[in-house]
Amino acid sequence: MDIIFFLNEAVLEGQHYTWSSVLLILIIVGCLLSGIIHWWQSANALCTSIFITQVALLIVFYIVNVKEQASLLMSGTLLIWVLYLLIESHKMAYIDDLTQINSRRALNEKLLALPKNYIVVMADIDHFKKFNDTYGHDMGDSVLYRVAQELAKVEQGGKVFRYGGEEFTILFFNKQWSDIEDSLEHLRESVQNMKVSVFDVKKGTQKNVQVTVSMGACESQSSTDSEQIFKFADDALYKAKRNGRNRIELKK
Ligand SMILES: Nc1nc2c(ncn2[C@@H]2O[C@H](COP(=O)(O)OP(=O)(O)OP(=O)(O)O)[C@@H](O)[C@H]2O)c(=O)[nH]1
Repeated sequence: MDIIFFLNEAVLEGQHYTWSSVLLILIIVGCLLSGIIHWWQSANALCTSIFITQVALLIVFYIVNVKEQASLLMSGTLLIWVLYLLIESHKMAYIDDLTQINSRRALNEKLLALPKNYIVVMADIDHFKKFNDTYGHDMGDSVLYRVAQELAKVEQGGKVFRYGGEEFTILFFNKQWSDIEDSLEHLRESVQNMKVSVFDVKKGTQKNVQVTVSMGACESQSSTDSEQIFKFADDALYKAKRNGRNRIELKK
């Protein structure tokens, strides 16, 4: 039995999916093709063309009367499509489409099983309305993606979710404020240091602009009610905004 791998990697610049791969595995028994397994990172035109190729092969097998091969290929294809639909529906529910980080639904599920000690951090991009108004909604989307990806690098076991709009939630389990304070500062700085290049309409050239986030945090000791903890973290976030933005406040 021979197994042949084809790896096709394409970079989709300017899109939220930074890369897309397709792996084709042709399983050849003797000199007969007995199955095709394919895997992809994100559904796109390439996947469609692979599916069409499979269907075409299926038809060819029937025409040349290699029924055994055709039925094997058909079962393989059906199995792959069922798996694909399962993976995609899971992704649609739990991964935010724009930012590719955990969705609000994923956050809601995490909140159903909170440990005794946890910390909620709410993070919000500063002056984002002005950014959208100045550089356009598409550029705003791209900044949202980049900020989310930067926040997702959080250390100390933090988990990042898109809460909604330009707001994110970071959850830390079984940590004290003193354990995570430095990591959050580091995260805030890394967003501030991101190189964001925008088009200056007046000058007709590219220029770099700074994007910052404000954060508000609350430890679980402040209340037995998780909704209240979120409210306190939100209050701390608005304190950070009032105190000049690009800073972190902890609910005392
Ligand atoms: N591009 C883009 N913009 C979004 C998205 N979701 C929310 N926004 C925008 O985010 C902006 C939020 O604006 P505000 O709530 O006024 O806050 P802000 O301008 O960031 O000001 P501060 O929070 O006070 O610093 C609004 O203009 C929304 O349209 C999105 O998915 N994409």
